[in-house]
Amino acid sequence: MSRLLRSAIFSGNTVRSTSGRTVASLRRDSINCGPIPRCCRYSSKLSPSASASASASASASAALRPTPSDLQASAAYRDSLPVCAVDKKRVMIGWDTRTWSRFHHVWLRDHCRCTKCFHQITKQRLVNTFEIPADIEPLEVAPTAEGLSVTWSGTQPHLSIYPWSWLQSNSYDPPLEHARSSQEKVLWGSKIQQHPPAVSYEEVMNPDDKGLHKWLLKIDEFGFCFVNGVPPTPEATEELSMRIGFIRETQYGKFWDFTSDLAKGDTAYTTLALGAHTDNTYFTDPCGIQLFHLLSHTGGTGGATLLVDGFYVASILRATHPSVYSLLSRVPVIAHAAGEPGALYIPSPSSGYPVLGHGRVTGELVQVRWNNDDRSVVKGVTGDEMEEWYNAIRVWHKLLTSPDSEYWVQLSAGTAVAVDNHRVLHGRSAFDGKRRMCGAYIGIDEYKSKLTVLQERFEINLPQVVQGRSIWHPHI
Ligand SMILES: C[N+](C)(C)CCCC[C@H](N)C(=O)O
Ligand SMILES: O=C(O)CCC(=O)C(=O)O
Repeated sequence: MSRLLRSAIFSGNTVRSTSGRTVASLRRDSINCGPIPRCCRYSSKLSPSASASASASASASAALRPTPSDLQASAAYRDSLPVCAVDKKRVMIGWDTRTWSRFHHVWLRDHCRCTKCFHQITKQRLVNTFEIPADIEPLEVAPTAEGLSVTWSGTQPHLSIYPWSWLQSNSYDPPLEHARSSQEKVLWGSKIQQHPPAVSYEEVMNPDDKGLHKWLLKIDEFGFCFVNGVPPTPEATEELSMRIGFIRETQYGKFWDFTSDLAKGDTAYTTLALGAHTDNTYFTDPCGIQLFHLLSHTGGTGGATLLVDGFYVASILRATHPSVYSLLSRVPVIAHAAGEPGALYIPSPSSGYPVLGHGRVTGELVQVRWNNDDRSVVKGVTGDEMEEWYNAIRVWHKLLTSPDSEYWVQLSAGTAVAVDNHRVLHGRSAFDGKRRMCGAYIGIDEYKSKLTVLQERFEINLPQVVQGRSIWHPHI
């Protein structure tokens, strides 16, 4: 009968306690088992594949379920810690009877964050990855209140301790849903006009950064957020923009203050209507945030602002036209900015990027790139696919321009809007008269970095903080 082990050496089909006593012989796929007490409040829901293997090992291990006296006897149970088992290549951690993670010894050694292996201030690796033996094995593995304790062999035994929450959020075999899943996104259509996200200029500018945190969380959640009570000046708007991060300078300048005078070679500097688009499709790295503040509009009408949630429209496209969704996720589109004599931008690689961009690991939609005016010659499509591609962008355009998707709002001096240019498309209606708009681009990395730092400050509480940052921050 197996026992819950504080630590065990798993060799072949035998599980031995660290004192070498054989405590059980198991089939490989039924490593240890039994009702493992939860060691902390984890939301360790398995990915589908992992839960399949977990249910296989759970049913196989049902026969090995320890008796209540075994449980009482187990130190792990008393300390309500995960249980661990070890084989020649990996450490297995049992979070509960259905949830196990497996970490390779070489991976664990490479991720030691003691003062010798990891620079506590710069958060950079010091251990020489390439001097770690490929067949490295631990001398001992033990669950402790602090985390998984591993003693490595070597001229000097080396002790590494890995916090349980860090191991859970970095579990790769299987990937576990992060203990702290990222904020849910709220997808919206035209009805957002009933209650659009907004914060006040005063709270955003407060040096305690709580208002800034609130603003960026709303942008992360909705893809845009208004700021009310902004002094109607370019100076105040520039200062507001820089609360997010340094301004991204482009061929249009740094902070822009523009009107319909073709001062720059782009239709934004005309009175023409602009259909729903994302900016910078001609850049390899389109800006993350675009901030707009209408300073004045005199002697004319029109110039209303259009916002469309690209993630919302993509979700409808995926449900109603899956083959179109797939085509727009696969076919690269080239774009250019060629209106300024001293500049001609196309992305790198020059084949461009698909309209719908997805995360390489999660496969989730992470970026919409669409500007039909800036689109260059269609090249990434075969002759057989060309008609299908035009049909695809017609379907996409129809959904983008549907009354259900479009949120029209007339901006006015005093109200700025920050837009996530990787998710929300913007545009405007044609206008006449004198219209003055100002704003700025902020890079996606600067925006995400600021949000991460604010979440680090206001939302998470991690161990071993050195100079304001935990060496176990989930992003490093
Ligand atoms: C924002 N500002 C007025 C400076 C320039 C606008 C450039 C718009 C360009 N067609 C694009 O889609 O990126
Ligand atoms: O003038 C406007 O309201 C928006 C212009 C625009 O779409 C842009 O600058 O990207």
